[in-house]
Amino acid sequence: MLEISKLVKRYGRDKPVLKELDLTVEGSSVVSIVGASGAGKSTMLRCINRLVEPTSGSIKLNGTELVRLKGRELRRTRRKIGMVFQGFNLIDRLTVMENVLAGRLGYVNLFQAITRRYPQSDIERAFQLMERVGIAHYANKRADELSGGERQRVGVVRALMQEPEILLADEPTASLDPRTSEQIMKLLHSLAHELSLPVLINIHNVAQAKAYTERIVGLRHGRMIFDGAPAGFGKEALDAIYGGIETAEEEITAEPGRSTQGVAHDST
Ligand SMILES: Nc1ncnc2c1ncn2[C@@H]1O[C@H](COP(=O)(O)OP(=O)(O)OP(=O)(O)O)[C@@H](O)[C@H]1O
Repeated sequence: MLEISKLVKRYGRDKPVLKELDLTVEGSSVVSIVGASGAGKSTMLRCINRLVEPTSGSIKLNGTELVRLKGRELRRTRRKIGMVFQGFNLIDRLTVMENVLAGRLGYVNLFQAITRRYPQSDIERAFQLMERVGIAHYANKRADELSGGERQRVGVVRALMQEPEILLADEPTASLDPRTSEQIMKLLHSLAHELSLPVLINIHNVAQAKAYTERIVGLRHGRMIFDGAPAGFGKEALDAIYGGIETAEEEITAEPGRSTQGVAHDST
């Protein structure tokens, strides 16, 4: 279970970007975080895995307070937090298998890491997961020979190799075409349930958030102003989150399977 309470993040002397944010995520639910550019979505995810240092507040993962962890303890806990990135963050010159096994770096010793001698059980798990997401036949291909959707599958498998207790995805579909985006969203949704894993997804596309996640959290200027099921996310929520902010309408409301059809007036 993830329990965020009164989370504040201020960069330098600027105004806080996150203002006493509270969020609890239980079980294997898939939660999308929506909000205009600058609302604080990435900052929130990065506070959870401590890529960004929270200013104050508490973040507990299955009872462990993440905010005060340092050094070795932080490294050990961080491996329980899988992260999927918009730009995939793969090492292009390495093979798919090598990229996937990088997810085990937090578990193997330095010698194993440098010589890339991973335990057989890691290699078996890597194949199982690659098969699950349909990339096992690319195991020996260089990462830069894959399409965007395939590269993101590698990113997902690498994160799962960490045996995470939570998966964070920061705009995982923003670099992909609409159809491939949907496939990745469906995949994240299925994996969450198969592996009993909570998944938090930062996403600009509200229609995809509604279609592929069970709960939507809406941020505006670092405050949560919507938290509920997709069925309750209608025009009112959309206006509250994006009202008065310049955002390309089709970017946030494109329906899955179509590119520009709006759902802004759909209150179901
Ligand atoms: N390292 C940093 N130093 C200073 N300010 C930052 C830093 N990172 C983010 N910010 C600021 O914090 C605010 C929130 O940024 P953040 O990236 O969390 O928003 P976001 O909702 O994820 O936006 P986007 O959808 O564009 O990714 C912005 O005003 C941004 O300029």
